[in-house]
Amino acid sequence: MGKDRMQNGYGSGSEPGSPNGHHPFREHKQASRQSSTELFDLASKVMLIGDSGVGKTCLLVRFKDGAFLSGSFISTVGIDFRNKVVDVDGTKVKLQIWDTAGQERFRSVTHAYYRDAHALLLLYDVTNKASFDNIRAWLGEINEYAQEDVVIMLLGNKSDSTADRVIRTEDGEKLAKEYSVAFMETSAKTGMNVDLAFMAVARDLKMKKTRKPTEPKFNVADYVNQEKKTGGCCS
Ligand SMILES: Nc1nc2c(ncn2[C@@H]2O[C@H](COP(=O)(O)OP(=O)(O)OP(=O)(O)O)[C@@H](O)[C@H]2O)c(=O)[nH]1
Repeated sequence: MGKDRMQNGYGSGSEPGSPNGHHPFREHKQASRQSSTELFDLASKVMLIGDSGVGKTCLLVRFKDGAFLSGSFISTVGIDFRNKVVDVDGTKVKLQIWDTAGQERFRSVTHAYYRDAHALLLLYDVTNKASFDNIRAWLGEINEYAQEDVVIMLLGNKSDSTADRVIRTEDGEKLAKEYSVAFMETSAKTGMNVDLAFMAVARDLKMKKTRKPTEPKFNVADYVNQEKKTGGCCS
């Protein structure tokens, strides 16, 4: 991961997707078929964004490896990515997940990657009010740098930390409603709703690519509302 890496983050994956204006999915798909044994039908670029320390790397590690990085916190340097292929009703969707540094000094590096993202997982920490207050600024950056139809999911992470919580679930719900984005609380520690966040993105891509004109549109916010778990327990 880019916790101690240089800012291009190319150390951990086999196919660095650069923000170069080329069609990202096609490039990555071909690269993957050459360099990996895991085949896929569709590919989606997902970015994890939010203040430093909200748990972006931990969320990715939980999803990718099923583990929790506890102990001393090492900030991500620049940007890095990991791939995971998931199955959505028989369709293999490759998620290329970019973990960005939350620290202000890396913003100009990460902005360049927003443009070809299919989905953005925007995290705050339910025990950190500043990280929640900064969500409006993050949404402003998304508005400026991402595609108009990007899927945005607001995630209130560290929901297991009940004693330290300062942001209520209702506050997150209200903000998400105001900006018409999907919302749920997650815990990289227990795993609560972590798979769901990524699977909802994969499902959204599949529906966009395969939905017939006569079928209703897939609404990612409605989907997570139906599927999400609430409270402090497990995934
Ligand atoms: N209790 C609890 N702690 C968490 C959770 N997720 C992350 N943490 C802790 O929060 C700290 C920061 O986590 P990171 O994943 O490194 O945060 P980040 O958002 O990647 O930070 P930057 O790389 O600086 O942007 C670490 O000490 C983690 O152990 C969670 O769900 N619950």
